[in-house]
Amino acid sequence: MPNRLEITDAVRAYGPGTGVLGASLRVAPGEVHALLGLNGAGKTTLMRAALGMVRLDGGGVRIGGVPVARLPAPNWARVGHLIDRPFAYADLSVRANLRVAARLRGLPPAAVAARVEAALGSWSLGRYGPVRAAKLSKGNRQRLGLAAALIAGPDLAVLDEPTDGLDPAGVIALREALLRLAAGGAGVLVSSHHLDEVARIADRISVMNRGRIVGGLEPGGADLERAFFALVLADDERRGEAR
Ligand SMILES: Nc1ncnc2c1ncn2[C@@H]1O[C@H](COP(=O)(O)OP(=O)(O)OP(=O)(O)O)[C@@H](O)[C@H]1O
Repeated sequence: MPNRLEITDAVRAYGPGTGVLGASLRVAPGEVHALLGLNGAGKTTLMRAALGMVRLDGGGVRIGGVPVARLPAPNWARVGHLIDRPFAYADLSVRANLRVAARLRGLPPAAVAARVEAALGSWSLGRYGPVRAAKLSKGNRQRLGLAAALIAGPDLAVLDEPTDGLDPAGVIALREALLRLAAGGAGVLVSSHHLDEVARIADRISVMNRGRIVGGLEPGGADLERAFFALVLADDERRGEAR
């Protein structure tokens, strides 16, 4: 089976030392791959590139083996993503937003109601079902965005800082959702600027610094923080010397 996502030598430069400057990574079926980096490392730009949202200056992206520029619509329906702010129709209720998300992702009409109720349950949004999205707290908006992105059980999920704004219960709901997805064969790429819960459940952790993947961390390894900063610092020193 092809990789769920394959990024090869991606370049999207926004200036000297800024943007994505040659990054490669793969997400295999059944794998949770965490992308860690400090603010400005290039994680969001790389994830946008993975989703065809920014044009690359060099390199390429394949989703399920197909170049992203040629990915047909039904394959896009099998990709769930949350980049930047969670998307929701402000004037629709939480339940209606989830219905729309399910239909947009190609779920058959007969399956929608049950899937929406299941999502409301797993993200503890049941009591907010009739509430307009505009009225939600930041954390619940994030839950809604995640529930919508993942409602159809995508083959590939690309989530940028998904723990942002989540309380501990939300983080646990996210962990369960990601593990469930991966257990079903999906690939998950998830970014974070700190070593949160998501990095701890990852099968693979890549560290990004100043536009490049500079190494990996042992998932579940002791003292991830120390190992992370050691990689970043070593890269900074190497590049400092190269200047
Ligand atoms: N459209 C753009 N135009 C110019 N510069 C940009 C643009 N998008 C991103 N950048 C710059 O590229 C660098 C990488 O940004 P990016 O958002 O990809 O990093 P990040 O690792 O996601 O950081 P954060 O954790 O802060 O979101 C930053 O210096 C940012 O200012």
